Amino acid sequence: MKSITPLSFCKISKLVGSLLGHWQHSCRQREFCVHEVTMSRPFTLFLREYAKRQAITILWLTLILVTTLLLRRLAKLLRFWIKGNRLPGPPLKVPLGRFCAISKTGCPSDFSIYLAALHKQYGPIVRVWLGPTHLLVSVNDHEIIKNVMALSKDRVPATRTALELAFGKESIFISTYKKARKKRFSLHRVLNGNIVEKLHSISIQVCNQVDKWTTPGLSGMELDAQVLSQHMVFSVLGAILFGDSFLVWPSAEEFEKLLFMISEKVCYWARYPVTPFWTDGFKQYKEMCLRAQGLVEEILALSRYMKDKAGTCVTEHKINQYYEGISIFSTGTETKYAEEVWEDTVDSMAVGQDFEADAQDVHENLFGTMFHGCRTMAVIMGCVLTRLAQHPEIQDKVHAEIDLVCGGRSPPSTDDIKKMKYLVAILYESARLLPTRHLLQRCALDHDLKLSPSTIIPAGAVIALPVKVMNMDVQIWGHDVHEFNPDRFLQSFTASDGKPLTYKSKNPFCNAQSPDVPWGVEGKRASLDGKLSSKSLASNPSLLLFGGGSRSCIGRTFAMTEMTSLLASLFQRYKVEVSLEEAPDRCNINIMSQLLPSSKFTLVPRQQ
Ligand code: HEM
Repeated sequence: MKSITPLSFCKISKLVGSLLGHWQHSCRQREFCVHEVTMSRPFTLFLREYAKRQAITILWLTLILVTTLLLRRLAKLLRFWIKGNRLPGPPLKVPLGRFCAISKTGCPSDFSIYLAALHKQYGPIVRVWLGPTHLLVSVNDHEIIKNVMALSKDRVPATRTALELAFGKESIFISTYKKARKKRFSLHRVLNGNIVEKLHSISIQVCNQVDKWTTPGLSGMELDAQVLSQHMVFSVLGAILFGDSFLVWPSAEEFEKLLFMISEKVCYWARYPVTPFWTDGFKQYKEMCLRAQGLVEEILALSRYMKDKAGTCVTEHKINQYYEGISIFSTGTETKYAEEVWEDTVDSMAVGQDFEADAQDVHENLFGTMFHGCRTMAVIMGCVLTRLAQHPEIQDKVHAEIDLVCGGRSPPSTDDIKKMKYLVAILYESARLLPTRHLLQRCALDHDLKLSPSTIIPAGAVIALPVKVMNMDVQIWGHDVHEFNPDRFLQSFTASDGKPLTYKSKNPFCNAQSPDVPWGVEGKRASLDGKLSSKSLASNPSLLLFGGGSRSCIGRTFAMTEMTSLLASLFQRYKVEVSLEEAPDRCNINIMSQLLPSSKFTLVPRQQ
């Protein structure tokens, strides 16, 4: 057996010592861990408890917030109901059923008839509940209407996809006043700027095109009043907004077709509370809108090119060169062109530094303006042509006025146009009988409308101004309200021997100070005085043709000048005659909607 040497003893004791040290260290470590575990459990529990309480607090706060909001909304709704119910009108359930029936027919004149009946029963202000949160207030007193137009600037913003597709989200026509204000101002400057001469010359240019239909062989050809007027107003408005190249633009025909097709469809699709994206009809409508926007870009690009490369004279040859030589439409640069054209075309629309519009906005607003302007003017012009074909005696007066004013000058000058009051009266009378809008809409979104201490229209209620009802009011227009009588817009006068003519107002709303008529009693002609103006015609508060107040039509002067110029140039050369095959039965005219039985007529050159 080996003896333990002092050296090995030393080694063993070192080893034992290190083992002991190691054991002690691991024990200390374990002790520490145990200690840590016993310390962290309440902390985690505390954290968990804390998070739970926080979540509950947040939930409570959310609940309180939502309840407060709901209560506030409910209180607002209650106030809305209380204020709404203070206004006279039928109880809630009756109009609801009635409205559903009306919206099914989709006919605005039905609703006008309904409102007219309510006004008879309840007076000049009537409220109709269209739903628990939808209140419509109709007003048919012209003094109150003036007040409403002055006080309420908004329209209920349209959120329907069908409208947005056609006009864009920010269109001037469907926005609140805050959004529309700057655009109104800019468009007003463009339309009422120095364009009267241009407008007049383009109108004459367009009227010359009608000659194509009256060349020998085609003379006496049956035309459609609506189609002819539509084409004329489309060409003039297009040339004003997009420049001369519009008149020779190869895609103009397609654009015209699309514009009027969209105008027929837009109301139909906007009636759906939930847009039926899945239907083929809606898909087609969407494609039409997109194509129309594409065409707006195309014409803007073309005008830009013509302005830069071809100077001011636009010829078909140059247009062809443009389409053949520069395929900008396939290179995707059209947007750039369009944006530049926007700057040029609508530069003057920019109000100071704060008006910034992107290309999309411009396209949509140009399309909206074309849409609204063409539709309204085409309807009125079409009616004038049809009515004059039906009333040859009135047409004779028009011819006489044109001959008298123009004195053989051909075509009529801009000064001549300003003197044609009888023609203007015809335009107003046609629009009175068949207004372009049956109802005007107003709304005060953020404040109640206090019309008198006892009459308060709550904020958010839709205020309807029933144009059709006003236009057919016997109290305002007399017992011949259903007759086509342009003289009602003019004042009759009698001349006593050698003395100046004295004027009598036929219409209680006409301003007796500014008569301006070439026709006297017994058809005697009065001398035409250049100082006289048509203000009395246009300022008749009962005729809501162009609306009024801060949302009135910006194109009023433009439209009247364009329509008078076109009609004067046309009637200087032609007579319109009722198409023999479809002679309209005058008794058949629908009393309320005044739908004309036939719009077919023939153009016969006048012998001068
Ligand atoms: C005979 C032709 C026209 C008629 C009967 C007509 C009628 C109207 C009516 C009733 C309104 C609504 C007014 C209101 O709510 O108080 C309106 C608005 C408007 N019109 Fe015309 N209009 C005609 C032509 C034009 C033309 C040619 C243009 C432009 C080129 C035009 C531009 C506008 C604009 C921009 C608005 C919207 C104003 C806004 O909402 O603030 N109108 N028009």
